[in-house]
Amino acid sequence: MTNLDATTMVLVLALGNLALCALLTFYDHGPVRPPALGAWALSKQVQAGAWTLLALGGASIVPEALALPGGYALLFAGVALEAGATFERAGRHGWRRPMVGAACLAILVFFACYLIDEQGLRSVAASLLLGGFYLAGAAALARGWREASLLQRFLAVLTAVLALVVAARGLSVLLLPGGWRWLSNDLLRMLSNTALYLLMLANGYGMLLLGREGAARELARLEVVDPLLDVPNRRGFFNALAPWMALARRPGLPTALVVLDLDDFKRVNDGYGHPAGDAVLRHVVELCRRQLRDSDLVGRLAGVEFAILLPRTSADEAMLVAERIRAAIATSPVKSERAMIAMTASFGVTVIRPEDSNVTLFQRADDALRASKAAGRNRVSQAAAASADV
Ligand SMILES: Nc1nc2c(ncn2[C@@H]2O[C@H](COP(=O)(O)OP(=O)(O)OP(=O)(O)O)[C@@H](O)[C@H]2O)c(=O)[nH]1
Repeated sequence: MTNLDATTMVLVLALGNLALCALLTFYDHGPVRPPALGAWALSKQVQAGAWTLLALGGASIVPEALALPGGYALLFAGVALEAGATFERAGRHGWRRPMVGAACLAILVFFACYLIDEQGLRSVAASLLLGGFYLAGAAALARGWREASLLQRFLAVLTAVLALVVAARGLSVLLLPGGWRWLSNDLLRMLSNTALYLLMLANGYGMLLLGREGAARELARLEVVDPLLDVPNRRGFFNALAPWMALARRPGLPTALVVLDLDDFKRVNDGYGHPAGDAVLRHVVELCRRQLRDSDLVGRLAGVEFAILLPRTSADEAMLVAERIRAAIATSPVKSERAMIAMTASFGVTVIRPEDSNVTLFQRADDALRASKAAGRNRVSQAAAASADV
């Protein structure tokens, strides 16, 4: 009965992994091509091959002497690849070498156990090694626990628990060959097979859902962040501005707004090409950041127009900050492939007034910016001061 269960389980794992591979293949060739699932999809293909070979061996279609070592070698390679893919997802890109080493070592250990003792030692090695690889995957999922979503945390815990169940079977065969009370080795074998099945399901659904979650998070981020410069875009900047607009209606230190527009930027694009223009934009943002406090905020309003929010800053202080940034831009040409690209920017400075709306605030700052442009560019102008501005 248990033998039949084990054979059926291997067949179910083979079919399950093959079905997942088919889904991934069609998913990857749909009309909207998702980002390649890469190493993880490959790990599933290798595991599907492994379980299929083991199932064919179990059904005596392929000689067992070939199916068992071949199937397990593929299986270790597949789960090592899967653990590696999970590390890759967690931002650890140096996973390849250690995982290839671990997979080779696992295959060698398994072959050694297989040669020493076909039955007992072999299943001890297989359970411990598989459990170890899945635990590594759980560790990768648990990285960045604080920022991780509930789904990711759940998957980390579930994978760890199931990996321990898989490994426990090997440990029990090794330490308690006769089982322990009601926990017989047959029961542990069944639990271990069920854990492997659940790991296939949990990892399959989990990785696809985590992928969707990541894509949704990136989409939400792109609504408020400029992808080229990684600073808030117009919407993101206005979102960040809102509480400071509200605070301006209460007595206290003012909040200043600086708008800046790069001068004659068309010349850069026309003369050096769009990529060089992009490099100049990144350089300008970096220069701004270096001149600002952590509490200040740079945003990209449109094209080559930027805004800087300076909380708790008077108009005079904001003029000094803007002047510092202007000087930094004017004296830090950007090295491109063909030349050093000199750049200047014009600035408009104002502070938020209690009666301001976004429209009146930016109108005033833009008027000051236009005055800088009209006066010959590469300069800072302050908006006409109201009596309350300090
Ligand atoms: N490389 C690059 N260029 C951009 C980007 N966004 C806008 N531009 C270019 O920036 C230039 C902006 O031109 P304008 O602001 O109208 O004028 P300007 O040439 O800067 O001249 P003034 O503002 O009058 O000093 C246009 O040529 C846009 O194509 C971008 O993301 N990358």
